[in-house]
Amino acid sequence: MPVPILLVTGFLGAGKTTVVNRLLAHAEGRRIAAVVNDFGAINIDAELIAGASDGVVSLANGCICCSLEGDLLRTLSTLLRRDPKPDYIVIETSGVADPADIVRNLMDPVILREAPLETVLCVMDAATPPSALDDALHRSQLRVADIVALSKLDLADEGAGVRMREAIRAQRVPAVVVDAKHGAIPSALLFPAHVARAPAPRAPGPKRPAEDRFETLSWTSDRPLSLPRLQQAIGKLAPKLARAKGLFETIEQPGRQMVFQFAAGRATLAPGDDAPAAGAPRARIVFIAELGVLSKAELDAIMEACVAGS
Ligand SMILES: Nc1nc2c(ncn2[C@@H]2O[C@H](COP(=O)(O)OP(=O)(O)OP(=O)(O)O)[C@@H](O)[C@H]2O)c(=O)[nH]1
Repeated sequence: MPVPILLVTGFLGAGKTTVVNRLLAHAEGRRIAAVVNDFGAINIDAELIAGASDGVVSLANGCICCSLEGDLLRTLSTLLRRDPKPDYIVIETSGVADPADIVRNLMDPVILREAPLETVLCVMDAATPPSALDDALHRSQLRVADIVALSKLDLADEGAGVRMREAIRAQRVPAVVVDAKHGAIPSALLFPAHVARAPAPRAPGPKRPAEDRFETLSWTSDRPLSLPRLQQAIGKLAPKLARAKGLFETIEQPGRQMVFQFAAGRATLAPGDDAPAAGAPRARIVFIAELGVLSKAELDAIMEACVAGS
């Protein structure tokens, strides 16, 4: 039996991990393997994904649409040799990935026969300004989608969902558009019951390496962070950031791992489910910015001011 692949795409911070976590939590007995790609050197997403019934494979420090394409195919081959095989494979791309390139790679004859790409899901922040859909990366992520899931409707104003649906239609995207409140999407949409049919032909566009546009900067520390100082630091960095996420302890609550998220200009901090990983630095944060906008020296200077004793 072929193992269908669900490819989850969407811009930086759109809500992909939230969707993947939700569907893993509602696997209803299906054996699901998750492959997670973080653009940065530290794969925060793999730590934020809980409960993949068939394990989480983490691919970090590059993008599976460009520099890690071989790693993706090798990972899929390994998953397909598992006994028992997974029922489904979910691939979460990084937010800078051009899924057209991944779709092209998944057309590898062996992978196509054994693990056909069944569904491409694009997660889209409902509050994204419609004009942003003209951006080449957004367009590419939408164009290959079978389903577009509108996320963060709870944070957007009332008309956002309707506006976004119109903007998607204006891009002539043939996908089904659904609401995904806190990542919830009917699993029947994502995992069709019968997968014997051949996957629909897909037309990937021209190759556009994501790594030409964004860069990722990692910052780690062996000391906990001061929350008020972190707030100041993020205030300074925010105009330059496309995305940031991290795990760290704070001076205010030592021994407790906090999950930091910065997406679409909004920063959040929440207690993590897990204790800090043994041997890991006490603070690990990944920052993503357009190329040349933020230097490592500037980032380090701002972030070092957040740790105790500085
Ligand atoms: N309020 C609200 N927050 C959401 C929703 N979906 C996602 N978020 C939040 O948005 C932030 C980014 O979500 P992620 O799921 O990590 O986004 P992502 O697309 O995986 O991010 P990258 O992989 O870094 O591109 C997190 O703080 C989530 O908790 C939603 O429907 N409502």
